[in-house]
Amino acid sequence: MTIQPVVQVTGLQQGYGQKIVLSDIDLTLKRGQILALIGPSGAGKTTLIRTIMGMMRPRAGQVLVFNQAVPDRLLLARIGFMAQTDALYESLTGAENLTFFAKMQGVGHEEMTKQLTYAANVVNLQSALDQPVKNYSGGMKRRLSLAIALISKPPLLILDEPTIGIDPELRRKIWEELHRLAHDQGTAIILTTHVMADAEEADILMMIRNGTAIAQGTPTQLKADYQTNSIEAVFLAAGRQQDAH
Ligand SMILES: Nc1ncnc2c1ncn2[C@@H]1O[C@H](COP(=O)(O)OP(=O)(O)OP(=O)(O)O)[C@@H](O)[C@H]1O
Repeated sequence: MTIQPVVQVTGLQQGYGQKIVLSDIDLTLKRGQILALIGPSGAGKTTLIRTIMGMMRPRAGQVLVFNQAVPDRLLLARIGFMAQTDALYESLTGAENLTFFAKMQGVGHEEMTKQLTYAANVVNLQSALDQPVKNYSGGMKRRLSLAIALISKPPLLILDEPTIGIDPELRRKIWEELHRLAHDQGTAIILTTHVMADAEEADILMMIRNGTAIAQGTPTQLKADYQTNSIEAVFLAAGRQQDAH
């Protein structure tokens, strides 16, 4: 029996109005893998994530999530999503926000306390859960958004810049949890980042520049292919190759 990939993108082209933002994107994400999309601001990372979520219909090509073509509303229950801009209820407390989104994602009454404690603990927000979100700092709001994405333990996590505004110690703890989810529970994870250190943590990297994938592979493989010992150097070399074409 062949195991279907969690996400399969083939020949994707995407854009806004007349503007083409992504071309010829192919990617396969399997159960238990962490994929980092890295690239400069405006490269098209969020657009790719939005397309995989089914928020934008592919202009050309195909996007399958759990073997279903997107958009498919039923898929949303299986995806934990952290958007780049926090969509939180400011007048509700952190705990109330978590409970609301957990219910929407089908977390049952009996699991609620356990899941809420788990998600708040991953992002160190336990002591702030009773405060209204309007009193939270920007970093606390990002952390709450990440906790919301994690709360139902979905089989696919899609995280848009999850480590922005997060201090190094907490960043380490979040990465440990993402590795545990992927490697112990088989969660498939896609995240975007500008930070090369985050890229090193992923199993697979897709470097996006000017809307195309300029390099793709495991961090070790990419460093070997470009004969360098840093992901940043791979990115710069792949960018130069793109400019030369
Ligand atoms: N709603 C929109 N309408 C028109 N153009 C858009 C829209 N959203 C994004 N774009 C354009 O699409 C391109 C890719 O944007 P996108 O947000 O996907 O980049 P990104 O790699 O996620 O950037 P960042 O790292 O800054 O979040 C940019 O040129 C951007 O201006």
